Amino acid sequence: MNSIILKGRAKINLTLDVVGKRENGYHDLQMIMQSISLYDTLYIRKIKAQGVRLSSNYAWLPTNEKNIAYRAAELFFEETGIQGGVAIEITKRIPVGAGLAGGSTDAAATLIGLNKLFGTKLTKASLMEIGLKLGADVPFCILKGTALAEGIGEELTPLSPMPYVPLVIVKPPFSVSTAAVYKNLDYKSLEKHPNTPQMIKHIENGNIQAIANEMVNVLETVTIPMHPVIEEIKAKLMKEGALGAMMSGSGSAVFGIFETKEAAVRAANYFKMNCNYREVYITSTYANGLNRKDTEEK
Ligand SMILES: C[C@@](CO)(OP(=O)(O)O)[C@H](O)COP(=O)(O)OP(=O)(O)OC[C@H]1O[C@@H](n2ccc(N)nc2=O)[C@H](O)[C@@H]1O
Ligand SMILES: Nc1ncnc2c1ncn2[C@@H]1O[C@H](COP(=O)(O)OP(=O)(O)O)[C@@H](O)[C@H]1O
Repeated sequence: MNSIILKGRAKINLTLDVVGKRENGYHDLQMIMQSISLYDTLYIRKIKAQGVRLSSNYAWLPTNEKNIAYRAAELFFEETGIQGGVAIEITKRIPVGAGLAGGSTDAAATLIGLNKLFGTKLTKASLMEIGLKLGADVPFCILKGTALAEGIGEELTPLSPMPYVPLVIVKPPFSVSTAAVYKNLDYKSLEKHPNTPQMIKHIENGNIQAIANEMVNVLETVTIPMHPVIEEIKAKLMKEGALGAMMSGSGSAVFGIFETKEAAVRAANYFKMNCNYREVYITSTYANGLNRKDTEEK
């Protein structure tokens, strides 16, 4: 095998709670993560030269070690002792700095892809362990599906799949730095926390309206005062028929859960035509391993 094409799926957080802070500044979390159908494509091929070459459809995206997929490939070679070379072409569709794990999922796809390309047969668990060295969200992006994430985001418990729901994602024209949001969070003063066990029950029961009602993300208390337009987008999504709307991760993207694809399309059109937002996506939840394959080997 000389090349491979992979899909790196984005994620949303159905709940996000901060329950502690560690000495190294990282926060202890309890959150429910959900893969969505929106994806970046990675085309990875072996090259004769040693090392990593990276390119993407966004001219401004770093192509050196500042790109997390580049670092993932370097780390793979380091961990396996393989002296190889690869070219990675990323077609980005996931908005950047949006709280949708766009970078983390590219890193996850790179590790999965190189494991296949070089026949290293690392288990999913070992790939997730390597992934954690790159970022707290990377292990989930390797696992995919619906999961409870604890620790700093790496202690994952798979949950029963969230039912299929259409989603509309609106990303306002600015990005948010995850590090800055956590830095400005005083988790001890949080007044409202999600009820995570209750959310798990709603997911098990497949009750979409109950899931929508139960969504809470404590990072909104930091990001929304910085960018009040996020609250406006949430309100507009609800007015346009969403069953529930919330900011994903540390922001800036907001997602709305809809009952039907038609309702999602109507709401997305409203945002595109009346609000002048250019980054509006119609997508859906993604259940891991069900009928769809995220890799194509050549
Ligand atoms: C908020 C979340 C929710 O899913 O997602 P995003 O908004 O990034 O998508 C995650 O916790 C983000 O995960 P990820 O983006 O992989 O984080 P990392 O690169 O490891 O860390 C970025 C910065 O966030 C802070 N950080 C991250 C994770 C964590 N549990 N506590 C933290 O305090 C640290 O200051 C770190 O320097
Ligand atoms: N492959 C990549 N895709 C997207 N962003 C990347 C990538 N590699 C590095 N970055 C950098 O990571 C930052 C935010 O990444 P992203 O993962 O999109 O945000 P979030 O963690 O909010 O989902 C940006 O500053 C971007 O330049």
